[in-house]
Amino acid sequence: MRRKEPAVLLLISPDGVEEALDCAKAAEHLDIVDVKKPDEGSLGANFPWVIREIRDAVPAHKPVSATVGDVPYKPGTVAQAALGAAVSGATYIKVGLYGCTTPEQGIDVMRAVVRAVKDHNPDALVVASGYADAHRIGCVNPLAVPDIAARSGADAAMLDTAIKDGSRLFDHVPQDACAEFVRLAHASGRLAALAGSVKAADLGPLTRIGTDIVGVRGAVCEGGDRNAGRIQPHLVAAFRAEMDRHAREHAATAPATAPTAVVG
Ligand SMILES: O=C[C@H](O)COP(=O)(O)O
Repeated sequence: MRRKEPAVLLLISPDGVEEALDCAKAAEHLDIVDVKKPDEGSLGANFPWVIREIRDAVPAHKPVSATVGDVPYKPGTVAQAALGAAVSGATYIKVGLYGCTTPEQGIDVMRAVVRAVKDHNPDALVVASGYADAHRIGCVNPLAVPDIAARSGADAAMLDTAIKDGSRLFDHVPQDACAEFVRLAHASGRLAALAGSVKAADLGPLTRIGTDIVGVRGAVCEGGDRNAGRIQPHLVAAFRAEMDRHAREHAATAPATAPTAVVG
């Protein structure tokens, strides 16, 4: 494991090999390439061969993440899918607990995923993802996700938005609630990852509350359009520069107690 400075990691989500190549051009500005298939949902799963191609396309020292989908409450099905992502070369495995309506269901799913993934690769990081706009889709409360991650043995708790209609993370989970999410994740030794139409303007608060990983797509796509726009290397660089600026400002004013983010 090697320490990354600054502590906030930037996760970028290309929708396929072509965009992953654009991420590779901006590799020095990002930390994790996150393979997903946005037309299958917010955390839509891509094909195993796409994960493999993207793994081959980005520099070997950059971790590749893969989303397993906006999953149903079917622990066996999801565990097998998660193993597929791990076998295909992803070392961050993200699961969207879309069909889980209670924390117990989320724990069932994530325990199965953790076992399937870690049996294959003990160093892989498993990410339990809830949805900031859970109230719109009827899934588990966002603030329950850190506990689901802790009790299942997952490595990180994440929030994204389920419905990509322009509403943003903080529209659904206000900053103080996101701060509580981060606090809960850290209290059990998990990483805290936040996403959901995050814009550069959100980076100040995200840095201040101690977010370990910021996930974006729309903000680094042409025209800010996560569907019609393509990921632009210069927008990735500009976003990273803004992250670094906030990290420096925060480091200059805050006591040095923030948890250390690590990347495998
Ligand atoms: O995991 C990160 C997501 O892909 C975020 O996408 P978005 O910034 O377009 O909401």
